Amino acid sequence: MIKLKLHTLLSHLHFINFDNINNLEIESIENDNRKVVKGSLFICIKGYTVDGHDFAEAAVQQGAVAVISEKPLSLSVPVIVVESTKRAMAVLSDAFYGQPSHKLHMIGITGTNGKTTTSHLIEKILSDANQQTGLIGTMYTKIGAKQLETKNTTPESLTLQKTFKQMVDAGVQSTVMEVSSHALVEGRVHGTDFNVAVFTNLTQDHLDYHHTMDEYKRAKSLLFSQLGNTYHLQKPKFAVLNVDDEASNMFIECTSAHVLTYGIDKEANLRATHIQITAQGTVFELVSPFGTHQVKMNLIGKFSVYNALASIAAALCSGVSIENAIASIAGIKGVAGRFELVDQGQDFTVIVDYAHTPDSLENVLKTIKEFAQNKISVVVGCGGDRDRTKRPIMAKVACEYSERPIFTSDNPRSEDPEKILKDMEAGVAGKRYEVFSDRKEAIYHAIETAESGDVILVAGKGHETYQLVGDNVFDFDDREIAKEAIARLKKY
Ligand SMILES: CC(=O)N[C@H]1[C@@H](OP(=O)(O)OP(=O)(O)OC[C@H]2O[C@@H](n3ccc(=O)[nH]c3=O)[C@H](O)[C@@H]2O)O[C@H](CO)[C@@H](O)[C@@H]1O[C@H](C)C(=O)N[C@@H](C)C(=O)N[C@H](CCC(=O)O)C(=O)O
Ligand SMILES: Nc1ncnc2c1ncn2[C@@H]1O[C@H](COP(=O)(O)OP(=O)(O)OP(=O)(O)O)[C@@H](O)[C@H]1O
Ligand SMILES: N[C@H](CCC[C@H](N)C(=O)O)C(=O)O
Ligand SMILES: [Mg+2]
Repeated sequence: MIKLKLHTLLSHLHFINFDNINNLEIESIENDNRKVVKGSLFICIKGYTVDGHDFAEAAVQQGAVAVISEKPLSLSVPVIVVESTKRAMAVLSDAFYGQPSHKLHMIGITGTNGKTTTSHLIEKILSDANQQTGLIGTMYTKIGAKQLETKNTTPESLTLQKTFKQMVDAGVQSTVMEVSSHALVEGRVHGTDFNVAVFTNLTQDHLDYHHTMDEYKRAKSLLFSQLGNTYHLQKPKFAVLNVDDEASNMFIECTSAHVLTYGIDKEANLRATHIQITAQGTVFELVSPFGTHQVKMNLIGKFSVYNALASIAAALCSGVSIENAIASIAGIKGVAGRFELVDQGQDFTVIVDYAHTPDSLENVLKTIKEFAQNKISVVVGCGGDRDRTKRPIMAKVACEYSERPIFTSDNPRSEDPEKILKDMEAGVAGKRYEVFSDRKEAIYHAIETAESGDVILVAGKGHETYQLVGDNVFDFDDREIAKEAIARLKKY
């Protein structure tokens, strides 16, 4: 239990007048009035949906002893007015929890695709090297073996700093986390002291939020510019960059950290050559300052080679030898919902994958094309209330790389599923495709009509175990539905 004099805490905010708080002590920081307890400091956040300032009074009634606000509020407790409460929340959370990220070896991963996969690869390498690890990302937060649910890929600063503190208390030494572009723009990682920042790639997604690819690139660049501008021999900072993606040029410019590059097509510090991809796995030669090593892994496809290179580079920046990193990669079976096979003994292949961007869909389909012996079917939809401009492009990719594209729904959220499907269809006029707005029907149809040697890709939801329709959260797991459909064939 932390107890801190509010005066001491607020000294971390400079040029703020807080003479009116006397000897107050605070026992927690909250930005949601529903979590406030006696002794809390309540921070009002102006959100995209509601304004936290409107809940300040309720927070005080529940026991908040002081409030941080962006405007004067007439309350019975001290109100400290700051210019940006989001910024203040990052500063105060870091201070309240004792700057926990400084006590951890912090690895942050940004990029459009591959963050979850790469974070799991790095975590495996580090835990094989006997480091106590923590992980924060799309699927969950892990503190050692304990898993906690996450709402966002990268939580806001208060939750994040609290999580780091829990990690420190649990003996975690290294934390691997996905850093979304939203998080960088929203300042969710302000104050997080990263040691290693990894970039996977930049392709189209999230234009509903960032508007242009340039803005999106600028958002990603923040992870690299925020690494700092000092050199410490004992605590060096590293930027791990994919040279085959031109965005890396900008990131090299905006970071003063040591740069370690990786790539396939261009010259790099860590370069993969002689890549052989089969349905069972991938083999390549890794050329690095440590010599040439053969890497064998169960992960499939060129995109998996990039993820492996990024992970090995991050491991090198974390004190693991190249040999040990390669051995760990060899031991990885896969990451849930990423190119995950549904194998019930059927004579066709079913793959569930989280591809929900044009680039990831294209990569996965190209990889399948390399080993498919018969037709490729793809069941794919596009999320509602998310980047609409990617819908026709994803449909086009599906038609280009598969013989049997089947369009369906993927978390329509507040949108009309039929309207989302129309947006997809706008990209494929004159092409052959089928439409089943009910995702279960779409998967059943693909499986019922499969022939021997076919490959069916069920794309977009990966590890997800729900379908979001309106405000409802329905149980839905592509892997389970596919198993059900295969069982109904009564042959297996
Ligand atoms: C657009 C966006 O980033 N929204 C995030 C934001 O929500 P918001 O601004 O709508 O919050 P709000 O509901 O208006 O609430 C404002 C304030 O009032 C407070 N409040 C609210 C209600 C109440 O009764 N009492 C109260 O005190 C809230 O605690 C909050 O402090 O703050 C929430 C809490 O931190 C986030 O969960 C939420 O992410 C939503 C769910 C979301 O979908 N975000 C996406 C766009 C996102 O961030 N995605 C990225 C990338 C994913 C990837 O591709 O990997 C991610 O990192 O997840
Ligand atoms: N390096 C890569 N380049 C391109 N596509 C990739 C790469 N790695 C994985 N993919 C594809 O992208 C999908 C999502 O991968 P992953 O979950 O690792 O990415 P992510 O960046 O965490 O995504 P999100 O931002 O949605 O959490 C995978 O299922 C696969 O189809
Ligand atoms: N992290 C991704 C998840 C997309 C997954 C897909 N199933 C969808 O709902 O669009 C996003 O926020 O865009
Ligand atoms: Mg992710």
